[in-house]
Amino acid sequence: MARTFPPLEFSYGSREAIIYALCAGMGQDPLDRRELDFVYEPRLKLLPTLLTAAAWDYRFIEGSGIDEVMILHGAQRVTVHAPLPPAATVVNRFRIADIFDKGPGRGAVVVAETELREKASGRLLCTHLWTSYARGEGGFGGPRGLSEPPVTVPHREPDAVVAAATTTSSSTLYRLLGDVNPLHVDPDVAIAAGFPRPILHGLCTYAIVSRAIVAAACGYAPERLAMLDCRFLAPAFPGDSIDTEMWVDTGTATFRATARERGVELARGTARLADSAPPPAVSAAAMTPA
Ligand SMILES: CCCCCCC[C@@H](O)CC(=O)SCCNC(=O)CCNC(=O)[C@H](O)C(C)(C)COP(=O)(O)OP(=O)(O)OC[C@H]1O[C@@H](n2cnc3c(N)ncnc32)[C@H](O)[C@@H]1OP(=O)(O)O
Repeated sequence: MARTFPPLEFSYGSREAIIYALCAGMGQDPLDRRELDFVYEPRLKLLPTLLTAAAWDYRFIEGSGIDEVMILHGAQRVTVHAPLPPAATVVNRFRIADIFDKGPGRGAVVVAETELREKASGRLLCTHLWTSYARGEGGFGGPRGLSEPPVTVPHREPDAVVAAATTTSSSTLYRLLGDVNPLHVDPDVAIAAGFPRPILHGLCTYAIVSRAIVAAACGYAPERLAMLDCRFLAPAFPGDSIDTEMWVDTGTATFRATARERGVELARGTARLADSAPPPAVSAAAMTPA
């Protein structure tokens, strides 16, 4: 907890923004002009969660004693403070906020907070909360922390469903943005971690949810997404079709992402929307790429 980490710097521009939007499932329908805005330079819009891709930081694992093969991404929250510039160098300050002990034979939950500022202006762009779940590392004698179940979704039909087709090479594409964890591409590492094959980056699922919320709850206005909080419930595999169902209310959206073919719930969470008036819900059929 007392360990300090020197700030990290990274730069991004349209290339990173477009790869991120492609990983999020955008641009799959070549006739959809609203999505073209996120994958085509002349009128580029940026997904507000883009910086999660380059800002990953595993330095805390080195020397911690945690078996890095066994660590999974448990949850992610991005709070947006300012719209992302089209290109920037960003300074990322990282600290460990909490470590919880879920008991012998269970996991350790490591919560890290990062603050991301534009280098040139010093302006705070966003804060990220990263929750990692280190399987098998419980029982070290730390506090258990609150028992925080995932959010529940309303008992009614969703207001919108957004489909994203991942491909068997989605992880290979996503890692070009910075997160080179071999768990997502190397079958031997995946098997050592207890999976039959490489799993998708949690943050790629997060990108997919982010795109779904921006599309259907924000009417493709990325500046309306103020906060996105997502809990990862089960691993996604590259090639899964991921459906994000959402329930939109004034200023908020609750969502659930499911791997359609396997019928497995992958993630759940909430988004805060900047405007009070939600846009009209988009029907599932209208949002599902042909
Ligand atoms: C700084 C950034 C570092 C990022 C490191 C990650 C690097 C990435 O490259 C790796 C990835 O992307 S991995 C892919 C994405 N993530 C996943 O696929 C994980 C999916 N989730 C799971 O498998 C299980 O929920 C699982 C395994 C997470 C938990 O399942 P169970 O073992 O069944 O545990 P469960 O019984 O549900 O809970 C045990 C106790 O832990 C608490 N808890 C679980 N998930 C939590 C979470 N996300 N946040 C906070 N607390 C959490 C539970 O509440 C429970 O606590 P208690 O017993 O006190 O109630």
